[in-house]
Amino acid sequence: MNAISELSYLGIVSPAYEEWIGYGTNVLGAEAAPAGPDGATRLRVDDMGYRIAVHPGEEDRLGYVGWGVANERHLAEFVAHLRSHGVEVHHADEQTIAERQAADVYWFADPFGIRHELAWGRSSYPGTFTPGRRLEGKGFVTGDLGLGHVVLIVPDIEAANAFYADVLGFRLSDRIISDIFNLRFYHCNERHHSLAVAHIPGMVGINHLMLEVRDFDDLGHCIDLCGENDVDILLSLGRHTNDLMTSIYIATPSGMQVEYGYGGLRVDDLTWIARTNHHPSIWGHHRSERYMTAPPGIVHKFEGQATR
Ligand SMILES: Cc1ccc(O)c(O)c1CC[C@@H]1C(=O)CC[C@]2(C)C(=O)CC[C@@H]12
Ligand SMILES: [Fe+2]
Repeated sequence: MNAISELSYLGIVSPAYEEWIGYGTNVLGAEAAPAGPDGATRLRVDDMGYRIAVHPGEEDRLGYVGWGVANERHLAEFVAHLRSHGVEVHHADEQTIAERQAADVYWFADPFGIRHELAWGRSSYPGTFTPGRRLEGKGFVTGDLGLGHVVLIVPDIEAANAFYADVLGFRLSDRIISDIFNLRFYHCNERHHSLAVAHIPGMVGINHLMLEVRDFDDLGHCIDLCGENDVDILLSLGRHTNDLMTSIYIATPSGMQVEYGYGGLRVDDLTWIARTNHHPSIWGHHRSERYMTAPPGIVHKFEGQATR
């Protein structure tokens, strides 16, 4: 089945949109791209025109998760597939398509009201990425693996699985289940997960965006730069059980978090078998004092029932 190929971009709305320029360049090592038509801060992490947009707005809000589809034919077939499953898919207007620097964009709301976009043919400028600060490895692991991953907070993980796996076609990588956690991880390419969902009753939103650096030292530099730039490290250096990523979780100017990681696992669909882990990490990822008072991402109360 023609389906989603990558996490292509992420859009949030935040009154702190201007802070993302310094944060994005000095701490993350992203490159500031020219602002969007609404003044949105745009960040590049590779040769794509931009990957992260932070739109001005009154309150922190998850704007949209942008998924990349291989080409126009796959997009048309995938939209038809979604509609045949009763998903209300909308064609984006000209202005939105131009803003996303895409050839074409469709969008729909998931059962919890999160806006997902489907795009093909986004603009790329090979050889132009210039990191905002020293990056030993010259950048991030993207390309065919997409931007990174997002972890969404959902109020009903069964309804989430029914939609993301059975309708959107994400393949289950594995689960993490303990007395306090219930998480599912999904892939759409060789990256271990481009999407994960964490069950938090009555809540919906985004917990983090993961960016993977090419060189381990760039994760080390990020730790140093968090200290120098007063950015809270919410979870200490640690290594995940499932994707074997070594990472830290850091605060952003907008409530959501960034997981800054190195060395994530690649999966091969021909041989991959979904497992259940009972711990999130092999070692580390210890909560800092600030973790306790920090928001669990950009989250809102979810009232009512999932719409599917
Ligand atoms: C467990 C795990 C494996 C790989 C990842 O890339 C990844 O982000 C995670 C999840 C981290 C984190 C956690 O384990 C505790 C519960 C958390 C805070 C959530 O509620 C969402 C993210 C979760
Ligand atoms: Fe993650």
